[in-house]
Amino acid sequence: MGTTDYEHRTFPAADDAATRAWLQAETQGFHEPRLGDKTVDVSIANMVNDAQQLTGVYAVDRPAESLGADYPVATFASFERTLNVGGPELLPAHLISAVTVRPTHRRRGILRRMMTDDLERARAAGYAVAILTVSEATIYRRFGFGVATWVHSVSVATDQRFRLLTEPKGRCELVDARDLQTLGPAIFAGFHERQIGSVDRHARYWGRISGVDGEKGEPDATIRGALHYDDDGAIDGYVTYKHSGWDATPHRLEIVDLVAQNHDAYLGLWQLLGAIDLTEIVTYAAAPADDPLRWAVGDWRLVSTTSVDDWLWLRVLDVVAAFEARGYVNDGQIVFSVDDALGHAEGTFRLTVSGGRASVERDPDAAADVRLDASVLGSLYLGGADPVVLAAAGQLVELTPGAALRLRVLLAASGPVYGITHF
Ligand SMILES: CC(=O)SCCNC(=O)CCNC(=O)[C@H](O)C(C)(C)COP(=O)(O)OP(=O)(O)OC[C@H]1O[C@@H](n2cnc3c(N)ncnc32)[C@H](O)[C@@H]1OP(=O)(O)O
Repeated sequence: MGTTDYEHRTFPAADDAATRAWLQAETQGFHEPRLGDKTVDVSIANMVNDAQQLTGVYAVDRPAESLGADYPVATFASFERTLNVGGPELLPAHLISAVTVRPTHRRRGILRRMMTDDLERARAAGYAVAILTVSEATIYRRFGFGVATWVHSVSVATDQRFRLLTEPKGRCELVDARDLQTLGPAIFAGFHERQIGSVDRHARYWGRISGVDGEKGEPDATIRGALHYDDDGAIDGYVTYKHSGWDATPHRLEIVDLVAQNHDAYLGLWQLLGAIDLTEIVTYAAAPADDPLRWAVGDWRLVSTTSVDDWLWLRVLDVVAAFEARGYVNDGQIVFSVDDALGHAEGTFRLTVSGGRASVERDPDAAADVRLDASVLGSLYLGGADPVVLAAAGQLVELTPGAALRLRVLLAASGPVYGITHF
């Protein structure tokens, strides 16, 4: 069966039969249990809230016994959220999610067709970048996506050795975690507007992190919550967490979500977690790579990194718009040449930065200082990945000596590049 035996349909998420069937197919693609009616209702309300555009791919010829004609063999969703690129404005980004292809139809080019069509629509709609978070790190590079932010999974020993060297300002208080469904978005907004690499969250987050709509579609009563208040009594952070149960030793807490608008809130919430009795370890799967906690505790060895995980993958669709939107801390000029199999970022570009703002022009006749693939450009865009390291990895070719170092200076971000939104 070739790709011509499929019908590709793109439609807005709605409370209708097509969206219900699409959702069940997507759920199956990620090996999750078939959804009950209530969970489907909640999921569809969230997808409608996000204004998600869904693509379903339908087999034209199929055996009578196979899943129904309205049940797609492949799913793909896209929607808009802002990305903090360190510039004066949050950048509207094209988010891609829910990519699945049924095992009996895989490796026939269905993903390639869905992705290339979607990126063309996104470019035509004026998006400067497309972003996604991935199940496997082997799939999306070929489509021009590169790892742009990453996180550490940490295990923090919170036994009697745990103490902070400096007392953070403010205070913490336990709350009913379910209240975070309504309190969370405003606290997150304060984080999002300050944090380079942050992606605004989609609707599903608030039910999940508060336990109102748990991972399995039922309320998750194990989730607990706490708020951090600044010295003026304003809420500037929260954490939700759960206990691993008495059978797992050593006893541990797992952070479900931690959002801090400033360093005092971050360390204050950790101070609270470290003070919870009857637990010896706190785990967090989305800690910043440059974690201030490691420096804040009296014993460096309390914080163990168990893995370093790619988080946001970014694809530049419009080089001029993307690089003029981001922030800069150093002035300078460089010419870079991009190879892009899909064409969107292909070309030679002159980047000139003055006073924190950039102008970018396409200049086919200019002699490039560096040459790189579109996926590498995606990794460099936010300023998280280091051009010098990428040159050492053979992923960026220096055409003038020292150009990678010049690019590092020019693309340096004003702070750590990090995000805590998965989609
Ligand atoms: C943003 C997200 O939603 S991430 C979630 C991704 N989805 C999943 O992990 C669910 C399980 N996997 C799947 O549903 C499918 O296997 C998919 C979506 C990953 C791939 O779909 P397919 O239709 O088989 O991909 P398609 O045939 O278009 O392959 C395109 C290219 O990607 C390659 N490819 C596809 N899947 C993988 C993979 N898992 N690892 C490495 N390469 C892959 C193909 O070999 C092909 O390579 P080529 O460009 O050299 O020809």
